[in-house]
Amino acid sequence: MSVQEIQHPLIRHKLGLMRRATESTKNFRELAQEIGALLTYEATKDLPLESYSIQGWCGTVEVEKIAGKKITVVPILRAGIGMLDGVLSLIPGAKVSAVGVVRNEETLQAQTYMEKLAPNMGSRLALIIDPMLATGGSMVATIDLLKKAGCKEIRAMVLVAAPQGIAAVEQAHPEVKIYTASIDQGLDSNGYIVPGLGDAGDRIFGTKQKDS
Ligand SMILES: O=P(O)(O)OC[C@H]1O[C@H](OP(=O)(O)OP(=O)(O)O)[C@H](O)[C@@H]1O
Ligand SMILES: O=c1cc[nH]c(=O)[nH]1
Ligand SMILES: [Mg+2]
Repeated sequence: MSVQEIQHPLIRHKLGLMRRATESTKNFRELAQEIGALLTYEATKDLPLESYSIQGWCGTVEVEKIAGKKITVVPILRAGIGMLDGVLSLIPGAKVSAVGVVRNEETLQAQTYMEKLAPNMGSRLALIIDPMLATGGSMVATIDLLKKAGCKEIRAMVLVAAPQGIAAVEQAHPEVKIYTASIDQGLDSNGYIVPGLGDAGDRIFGTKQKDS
């Protein structure tokens, strides 16, 4: 596996804003989409191209298009939806394969509760999106599910990754490339990434309970 921590100044700046505990839901949401788009730019840098000819304004011109596999974007519900529009702003024609996985906050075990995949998964490059890679349980469960559906090429984009989550993916699925805005220090005793972002789903959807 390879993991790439993207050093682009725009990503570093936007992630810094997201880490502020008082950042509004509106801003947090917008920043997640924006970093989602910037990570997409990096994660698609090596896609193969093929040439073809068109009639331009002054005659025939050779242009290029992305060759090979079609892309399906795979948001891990619910928090992955928070990056989806950003990703689709750069790959507007991509099919979306939604996978519902929730982490049991007591046991930290991932539970899959829904899947609605695009057809012909075996002929697609799957781009998984989720803001948080913590223990890695949710990501590993999603990759397991995609492979069962026939997927052979899988990449993952996460806003923040813990070393434990990276190691878990590497052990279970060593060929999957991970693109992240930050490799953070680790996990706290509740399995939350430190310094992390807190509960990304709650911050994106505005569902954080005031007394928790
Ligand atoms: O690496 P892990 O230890 O599995 O933790 C990471 C997962 O936890 C969060 O989702 P959560 O289960 O809170 O669901 P939500 O998106 O519905 O909030 C996050 O969005 C990841 O999917
Ligand atoms: O830090 C974490 C870990 C799991 N899920 C989150 O939303 N944040
Ligand atoms: Mg959550």
